[in-house]
Amino acid sequence: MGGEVDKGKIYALSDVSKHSSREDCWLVINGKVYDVTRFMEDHPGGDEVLLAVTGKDASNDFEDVGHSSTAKAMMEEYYVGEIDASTIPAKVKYTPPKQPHYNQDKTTDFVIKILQFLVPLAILGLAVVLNEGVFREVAVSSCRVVGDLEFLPFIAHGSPLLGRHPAGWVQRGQGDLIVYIAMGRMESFWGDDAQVFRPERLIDEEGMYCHESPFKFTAFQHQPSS
Ligand code: HEM
Repeated sequence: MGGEVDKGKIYALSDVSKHSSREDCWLVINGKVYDVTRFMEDHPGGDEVLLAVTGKDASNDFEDVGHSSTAKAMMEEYYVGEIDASTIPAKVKYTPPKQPHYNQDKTTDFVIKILQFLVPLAILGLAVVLNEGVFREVAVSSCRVVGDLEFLPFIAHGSPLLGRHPAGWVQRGQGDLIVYIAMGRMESFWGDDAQVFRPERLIDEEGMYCHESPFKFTAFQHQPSS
C-alpha cells in the first residue's frame, strides 16, 4: 500500500511517480490523484494498464476507454488529493513537417518557360528595329537640319570591313571609310530633283562613287576624298 496519505493535499507529478509499482500505484485522472493500489487486482481492465500510466496524467486513457458511471463512482474510494497542474508537462502538439509546395498547376511553369525564351528574343528584335530606325532617322534629320545640303557617305575603296551604312545604300566590300560631302542644290547642276534627298545620284551602277565636278559641291567647295 502507499502508506499514510493526506487526503486533499496538492501533489506534484513527481510525488505521484514515486508510487509506481504494483504494490504502490498512484495515478492522475482529470486533476485528481488516485491511489489504486488496492484496486490493481480487481480492475476489470487489468493492473498492467494502470501501471503503464502511473506517474503520468492518465485522463485521456481513462476517457478513451469510456468508463461507465459505476466506474466513475468507484473512483471516489481511491481519491487521495489534487495534482499541481503546473507540474504536468504541456502536451506537445504535433505539427507535421512542412512539405515543399507541390504545384499541381503546370500552366504557370509553362508560361514562365515560354516567357524566358520569348522576352530575350523580343528585346533583340526591338534592338534591331530601333537601331535601324534611329540610324535612318539620324541620317535623314541631319540633311533636314542642313537645309539645302545633301550628305553622301563616300566609302573608300579596297576594304572589305564595312558591311553597310545606316542609310542603306553602301554595299558590302566598298570600304571602311565614310566621308560626308556636301552638295549644292542648284537645279542647273543637279536637275529638277535637286531639292530631293537622293544621295544615290552620286553612286554608279556598280555602287561606286561617280566623280563629279568639284564645282557642283558649291556649299563648301567640297569634293569627295578617299
Ligand atoms: C481509479 C481509476 C479507475 C477505475 C475506478 C476504473 C474502473 C473500471 C471499471 C469499473 C471497469 C469496467 C468497465 C466499466 O464499468 O466501465 C474498467 C474497465 C477498464 N478500465 Fe478502468 N478504471 C480506472 C482507471 C483506468 C485507467 C487509468 C485505465 C487506462 C489506462 C483503465 C483502463 C480500463 C480498461 C482497458 C478497461 C477494460 C474495458 C473493456 O474491457 O471494455 N482504467 N475500469
